[in-house]
Order: sequence, then structure tokens, then C-alpha cells
Amino acid sequence: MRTTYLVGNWKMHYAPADTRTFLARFLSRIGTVTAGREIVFCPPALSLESALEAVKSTPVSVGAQNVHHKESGAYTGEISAPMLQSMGVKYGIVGHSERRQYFGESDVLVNQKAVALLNCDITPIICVGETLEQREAGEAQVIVRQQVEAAVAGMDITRLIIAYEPVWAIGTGKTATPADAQEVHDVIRDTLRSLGDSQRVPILYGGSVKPENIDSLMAQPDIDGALVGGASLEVESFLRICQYNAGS
Ligand SMILES: O=C[C@H](O)COP(=O)(O)O
Repeated sequence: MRTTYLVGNWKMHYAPADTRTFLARFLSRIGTVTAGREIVFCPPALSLESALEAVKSTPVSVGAQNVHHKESGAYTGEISAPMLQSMGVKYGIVGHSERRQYFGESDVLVNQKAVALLNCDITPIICVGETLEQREAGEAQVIVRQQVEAAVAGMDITRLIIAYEPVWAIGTGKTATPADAQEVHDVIRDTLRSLGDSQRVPILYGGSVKPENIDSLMAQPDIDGALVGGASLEVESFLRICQYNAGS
């Protein structure tokens, strides 16, 4: 039985004061929904401390959206894994398509960042996913397989979380159908099989996850949670996502 993860990636939204307000409202409403479900917020680096303070003594966790692969040094503007660890951050997103697309991050760098996190006992959430052109060319599965193999090279896969985010579904309102997502999740699990106990690796889906589609996505056997952008910015919608009912 794998843990289920509901991860909110706030991207470049919510400064510390907004973070405190949001989390106070969210936590006052969350009730017992967290049983068996790990809820994680990934705010901008500037708001990590406020988020950590807000979730203290609650079952909710905090993750970073990015990390530098070196431990320290002259890297202006960057934040290292040991710094995140010292704050109490438990998760770190790496390889998000926006980092790959806008900041030129390669598969090799994604692997180095994930290693840096693991060295500090922070769980990497490694993102993979094909573009629209790649999907239309019938290359989705090959691309995702390559990204996974490169990202996890040399690692203990049982310490990782993988997130499948088709680039064409991110922030577009277009969601992969549950069956399409399941098909790629199955490919990811198959790719991991030769590297260790792949049944233990949580594989999340991301890309226009909303209250309206979470139940059908979570009903798929290899979808172990969601990485949520836009819908995690509103208390009500993210609460509903966390309260998903995979049986419906
Ligand atoms: O990290 C989250 C994903 O990029 C999904 O974003 P979205 O839910 O706004 O489509």
C-alpha cells in the first residue's frame, strides 16, 4: 500500500503574509482528511519559513519548489539542500517542466538536484512529462521513459516520488484522461522495475487537476496522488482535492 500525496505547487504566488493567511484558513478546515494522505505545500522560497511555522504540530508538510545541486558556494540567488534541511523542509520538487523550459534544466541537472536533496534526507518529487508535439508524434512514452531513467540514475528509487505532468496539460485546463494518465504511469512503473522495488514508488499526476477530475484520476491503480498548481491556490478547491473519493 503506497502513501497518497496531495501536493500544492504554488509556483510564484503568495508572499509570507498571504501564506500565513491561506494556511490558517486551510488548516482550520482540514479536519481528519489527512488520515493516510500526505498533504504538502510548496510555496516560493521566500515563504517557506512562514509555511513551516504555520504547519508546525499539524500533519501537513512543506516542500521546496527548487534547489541548487551544490551544497554551498558563489551561486547568487540560489538555495542549497542543506539550507532547506536546516529549516525542516521535507520535500523538494525537481525537474518541473517550467524549470526545464524557462531555465534550461537538463536531465543531468535534474538528477544532480535530486541527489543533493537525498543527501539531506529531503524527498525529491521528480517531474517528467512530454510536450504536445512529442505526444502528437507518438513519442510520449519514449520521452517519459528517457526522462525517468536519466533522473533516477544511481539512486535508491524507494526514496523518491515521481510526478507525471504532461506539459500540454499544465495550466491549460486540458487534463489527460484518467486512462491516458494511467497508461503513462504504468510505463513509469515499468521503467523503474529494473531499478528496484517499483511498487513502493508513489507516482503523482499533475496538469489541470481540479475538484471535478480528482476522483476519477485517483481511481486509477497507478495514480498515487496529485501535484496541483492553480487549484492549490484556493482553499476550497484544494480542500476538495485533498478530500477526493477514489471510490466514486
Ligand atoms: O506543479 C504543478 C503543475 O505544473 C500543474 O499546474 P496546474 O495544476 O496549474 O495545471
